[in-house]
Amino acid sequence: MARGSAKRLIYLYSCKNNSLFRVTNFISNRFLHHSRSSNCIFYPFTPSKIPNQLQLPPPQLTNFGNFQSFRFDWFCTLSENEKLKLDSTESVHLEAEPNKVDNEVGLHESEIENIGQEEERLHFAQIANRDPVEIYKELKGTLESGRQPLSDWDTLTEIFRCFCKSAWATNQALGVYIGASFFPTASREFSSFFLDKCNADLINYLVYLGPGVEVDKFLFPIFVEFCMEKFPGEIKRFRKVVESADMTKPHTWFPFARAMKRKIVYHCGPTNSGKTYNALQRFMEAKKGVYCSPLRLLAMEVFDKVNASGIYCSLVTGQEKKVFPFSNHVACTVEMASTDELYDVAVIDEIQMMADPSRGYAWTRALLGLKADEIHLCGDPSVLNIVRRICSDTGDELVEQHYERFKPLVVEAKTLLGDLKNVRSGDCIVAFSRREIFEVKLAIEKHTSHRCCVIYGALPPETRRQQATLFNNQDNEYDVLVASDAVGMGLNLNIRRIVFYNLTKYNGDKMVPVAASQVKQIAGRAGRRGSRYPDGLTTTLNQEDLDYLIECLKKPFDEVKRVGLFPFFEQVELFAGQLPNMKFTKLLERFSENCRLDGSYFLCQHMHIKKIANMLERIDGLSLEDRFNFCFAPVNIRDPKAMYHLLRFASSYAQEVPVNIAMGMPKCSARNDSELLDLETRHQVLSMYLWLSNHFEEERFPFVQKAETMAIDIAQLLGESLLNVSWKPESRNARKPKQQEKEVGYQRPLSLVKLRNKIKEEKHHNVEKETA
Ligand SMILES: Nc1ncnc2c1ncn2[C@@H]1O[C@H](COP(=O)(O)OP(=O)(O)OP(=O)(O)O)[C@@H](O)[C@H]1O
Ligand SMILES: [Mg+2]
Repeated sequence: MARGSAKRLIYLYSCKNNSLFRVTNFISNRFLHHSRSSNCIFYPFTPSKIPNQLQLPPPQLTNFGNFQSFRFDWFCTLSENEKLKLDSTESVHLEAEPNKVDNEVGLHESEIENIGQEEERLHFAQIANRDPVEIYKELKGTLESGRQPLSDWDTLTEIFRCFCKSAWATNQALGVYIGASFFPTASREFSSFFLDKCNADLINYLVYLGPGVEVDKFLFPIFVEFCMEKFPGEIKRFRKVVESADMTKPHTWFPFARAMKRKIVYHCGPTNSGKTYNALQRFMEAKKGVYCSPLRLLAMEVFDKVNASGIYCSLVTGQEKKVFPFSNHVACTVEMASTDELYDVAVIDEIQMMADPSRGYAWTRALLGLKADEIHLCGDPSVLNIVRRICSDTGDELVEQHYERFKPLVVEAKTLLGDLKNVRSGDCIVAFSRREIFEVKLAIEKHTSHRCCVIYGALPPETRRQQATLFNNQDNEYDVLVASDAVGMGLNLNIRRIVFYNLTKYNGDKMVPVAASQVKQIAGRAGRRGSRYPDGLTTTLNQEDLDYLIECLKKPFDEVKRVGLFPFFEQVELFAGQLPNMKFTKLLERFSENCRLDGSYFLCQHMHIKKIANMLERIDGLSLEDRFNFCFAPVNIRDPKAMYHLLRFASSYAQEVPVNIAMGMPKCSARNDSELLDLETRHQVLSMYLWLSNHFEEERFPFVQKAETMAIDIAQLLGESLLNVSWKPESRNARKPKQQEKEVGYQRPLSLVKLRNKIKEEKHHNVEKETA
């Protein structure tokens, strides 16, 4: 190798025999120039961050012999275009010869770095290119380092202080199974070792580099050699932890489904294009079928429709099981879909929900695990590419059927001019909070002759259905619907026009614009084929929101790059085995830190689960499996009353006493908003009781029948209450208003334009403040 040319060391980590190798040859050197800035190292993988591009196609994998997982930092430095190019035209050609050390990596002429002429730089370049194993051996063999000037000493201390805190090094260390929690200890010990032993040459070089990434990259391989020798037990233990949180290759979790040759039919298209209709035709023709719905309400709708057509169909949701003895068809919520049963045809509706940050895992599980000869997916095109990828992993045949809307959706440019008096029969006003929904209902009923039905998330499906029916039927005065985004999925309503009250939504932290995909989904409720209004219209209340609506409707569907996953209990249990005595909440945290996923998947958000797990920590006597299952109970974690009841249910369960409902029935429908909120909560608690009875031993929940009756009665009371609403809505978590909220009372959230302007103004203000 030419003197002065850059030399790089490439490390691969063998997962099989737990050792580190250097790579001898690069067949394709051109990959290297992307890493010019780095000194030498590439490490295998970081458990939670394996980018897409590292999924090597199977034939190339064989080139790697023992090596199973890789991380190449330089991939991250490529631009999107370059990544694509690499993906499509090149695979990574590496050859590694275990145990044969040859650290010289030849570079292409054009990539030879001009190290410079100065003596000092050449000398330092030689040090930079030294074999870290040799350096480590040399350090080990040294009894004591020479004396260093005080100024150098300060720099060295700073260098090692930075190394111990380096996010880059912490991250890289994961690749060789030095966990983030152990890294500070390991790096501190390494610092003492190094400073005790290093010679003048090394010191000069480190001081020349100064604290920073470059020095971290020089030290890191020496640090690895040190750790391999010093902490083999810790590395082995962490490796086991990481391996037990391995969520790569989720298609292998379902060996029975993999043994089948499944045909996947993707019904791909916009809203109101007949996707679900066509999939349901196949479902009804099949000898045995399952329909997986995103919502209880939609499962109920299919259950009714299929039974009405003369085909026996059962209903299974988390809360209820209506099983007909001779039925071969079942409509269920996607979470309840059985991956044990064999079906001829399965339908997974709203497949784009695979990308949902919290619930996505349920769709992914259904797609990977359903044992059906034919699986029909209905959804927009956003997950088409990822489904193609998954099918090539699973070996299933994929057939794509593309759809167009029956009739185009027309945007009304006039808007409602900010005045709810302009609503008309068949309108559905969409607002994004319960409070706004009632404000709108009250305003419309006060200022016009229209009456309004309401649909929002906290209402039981039975009440939502009753409200939908009231709105759909023509023989009553309820001709306007006021709804939240709960109306957005799959439902067929007699809506002529969707009017967006606003296009901003509270995301739990601040007001943000509603996502374009959601706007499309909601607007798509207008003008359904077969409804009273087959020509769909959409508009906004305020003129200033119209542009955003148009922008959203025009926008093509974004391609989803990753879909959700969540571990099964068995995986969490395996992981827990590596970390005995750890509290469940902590365990979940550690799992999410250490789990390995490949590029097509993300770990679903589990705030909800963590919050329940945290609350249940104070209960003794629950097994790990019980805790895990309780965490999925359908409860509004922001409703303290509902959370209290969940805690009570879990306590009784842990004490092995029959779980009581311990909640009375209100005598009449709600007379004010707090009574309405109370009814909503009571229904939720009953729904939770029923859910628990379906997910735990039923005999521990002996009041199922009573809970069912109460739930029906409360849904009825809620329906009656909604007809009489004439009061101002309250917030569920009644609390003292914050200072700025005090005197203004309720205000309609800012329109999008106003919101944008406000953000701009604030930014401008902050800049001014900073520059002042
Ligand atoms: N071939 C058909 N014959 C009669 N009615 C149909 C036909 N195709 C669809 N429909 C009706 O058109 C309406 C919309 O169809 P469908 O629910 O299948 O749309 P979709 O594409 O699934 O929409 P979304 O994305 O909103 O779920 C439904 O009421 C459905 O019954
Ligand atoms: Mg549909």
